[in-house]
Amino acid sequence: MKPVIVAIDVDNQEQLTKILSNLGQPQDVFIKIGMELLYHAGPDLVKKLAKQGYQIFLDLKLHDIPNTVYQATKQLAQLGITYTTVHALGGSQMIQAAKDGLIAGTPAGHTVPKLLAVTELTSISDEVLRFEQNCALSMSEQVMSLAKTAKKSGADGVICSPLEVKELHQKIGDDFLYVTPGIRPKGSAKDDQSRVATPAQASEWGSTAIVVGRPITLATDPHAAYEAIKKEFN
Ligand SMILES: O=c1ccn([C@@H]2O[C@H](COP(=O)(O)O)[C@@H](O)[C@H]2O)c(=O)[nH]1
Repeated sequence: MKPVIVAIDVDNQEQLTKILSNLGQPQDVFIKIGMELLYHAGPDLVKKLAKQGYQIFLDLKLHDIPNTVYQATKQLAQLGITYTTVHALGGSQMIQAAKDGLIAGTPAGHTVPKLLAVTELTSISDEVLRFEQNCALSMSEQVMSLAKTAKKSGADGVICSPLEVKELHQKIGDDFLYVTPGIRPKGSAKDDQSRVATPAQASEWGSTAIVVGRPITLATDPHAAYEAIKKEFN
């Protein structure tokens, strides 16, 4: 079963508990914790959820000088997480430092968390890429370029839109993780996302895992929404 990673973008324990109660047994559930919840509750909550059996994608999108990122990922590696993120725009040395920090910080006998490099955020449109980031490449060229840098620098995969995954598989290979947010079931609101696709499209184009937040957490029936998205993706 390919993972549907649920983004728990909340800032309090009560909402967290309520969402988790809709998802199932911890061992069967993959959640994404981002800045909002981490800054509210701290790393002990991450450790606690990992101990309960949840697989955790800790999405902090680090982007700093290599030494700072190394020291940060060395700490993150001690939390029992499965995935974490850096921005690929931080460059090859920073990505390599992030990976080294994860390896150095992982306690003996434990699995090193996988490092995912964010290419272009799924909220970024072609227009923003061209006129605000002043990038001369098309979106697909820019994502490809960042993914190549990520792979050669030791990342285990990338974060991108499902729209880019098919070409990435062809040119970067199948031995790399393609984790895709920007998922919107047919008929649901785009919110602040730009490069979106349905769970079925993400599956068809080869996403390794999808990340889904509001279409599940804000649904009238979050359990039914989660089950429907799992079914559509698998
Ligand atoms: O490019 C990116 C990188 C990360 N995200 C994160 O995924 C979820 C998506 O939430 P939705 O409510 O399904 O839009 C969110 O936590 C983002 O921080 C992303 O959307 N795009």
